[in-house]
Amino acid sequence: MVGPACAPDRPPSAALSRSHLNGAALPATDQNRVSCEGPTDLLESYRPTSFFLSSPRGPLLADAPLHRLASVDTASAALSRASENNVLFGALPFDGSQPPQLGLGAVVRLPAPLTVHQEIAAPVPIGADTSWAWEEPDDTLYKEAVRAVIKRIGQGEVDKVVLARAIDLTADRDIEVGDILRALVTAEPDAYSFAVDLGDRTLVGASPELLVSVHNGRATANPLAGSAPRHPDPVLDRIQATQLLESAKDQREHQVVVDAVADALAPLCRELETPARPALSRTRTMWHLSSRVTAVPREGVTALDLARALHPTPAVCGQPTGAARQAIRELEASPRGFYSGMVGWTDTRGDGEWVVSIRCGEVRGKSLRLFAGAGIVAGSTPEGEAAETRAKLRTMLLACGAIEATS
Ligand SMILES: C=C(O[C@H]1C=CC=C(C(=O)O)[C@@H]1O)C(=O)O
Repeated sequence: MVGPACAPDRPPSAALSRSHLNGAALPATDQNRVSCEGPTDLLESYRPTSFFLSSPRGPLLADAPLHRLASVDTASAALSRASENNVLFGALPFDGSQPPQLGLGAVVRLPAPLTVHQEIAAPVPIGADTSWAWEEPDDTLYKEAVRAVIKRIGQGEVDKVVLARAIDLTADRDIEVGDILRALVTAEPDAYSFAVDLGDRTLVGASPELLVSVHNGRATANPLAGSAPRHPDPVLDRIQATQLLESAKDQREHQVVVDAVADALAPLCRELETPARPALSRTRTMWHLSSRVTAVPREGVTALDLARALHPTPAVCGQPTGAARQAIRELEASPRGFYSGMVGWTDTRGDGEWVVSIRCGEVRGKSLRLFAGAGIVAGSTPEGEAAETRAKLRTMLLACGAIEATS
């Protein structure tokens, strides 16, 4: 069970729909899906063993402990035998070096975006009383790896590689994942904030990137690639965005991902539509080039089927996939674990949402390992990519209070 505040399949309280759902009444059709009682919100029901994912469509919370299932096929088979209100939820790592973390059971889903109470939201970072020890990322090794990728691109071995780096932080007390989650939901209301119990550690983050969702018979993927850091000055911020939109290098980096997404969806879908050119999307720390790809899944194709066909897109791996994977194995200093995998859920109808697990970290006791990567293509520079990954790390550094918004 999720806890005293929320339980599936009973009508939601008026207090919840007014205070926590942006003042919007819950749609009548979804009223049997969730019940929350008392002056609390879904985040307050989060426990270290829970699975949580916020989304523009509404948050999902599950409290069944996740099981290490031998394979996603086992999990899919279990879902196909499950009763109607069951949902398969969890996380898949970047590669097969670790088993997936998946659970199956009843969940609480709210049918509108979560907004955190203003009075709760005000102090965004977690405990001002937590102090962090961490070393500023050393760019030297990362730049060396970027140079090695640029060389491989020049030699025609690969077109694009997403190269990641990690930094380690230590808190002076056990880290409260719920606090980081609340800070992320508050600071990144348009992102997919998540926390997944991995057994010995917890994956927590706020991804801006929807790998794929299926809803009302339509699939949507929202690949992001091509980035620029936000600027605190609004005029300079706009200039950064405009330059990104016009950058030939970033357009190339983006198009590689859109083409791969379309190719992966095509055999499983009909009526595939891709935009002619990318739009801009933003997080608190980054601008991105963004494309919304839509399609109609063929009969029997689930959100999880589509997510597996898509993963890893060149937004986290590269192109061609095999050569990019090889470069990642050889050149990255830290194993990725669940960073750049996927987090999400699929229900018995095949609906679901899977997001790319980026802008995240793994919490273990007092330790937090954060990850960020950047797509390297012809025209990339070691300095530019090092700066981009530093900027991406700020999402999590801000959320845990290790840096301040003005720094
Ligand atoms: C791999 C990451 O971002 C991806 C998503 C958006 C933009 C990206 C880029 O511009 O390189 C990356 O492909 C990350 O944040 O760790």
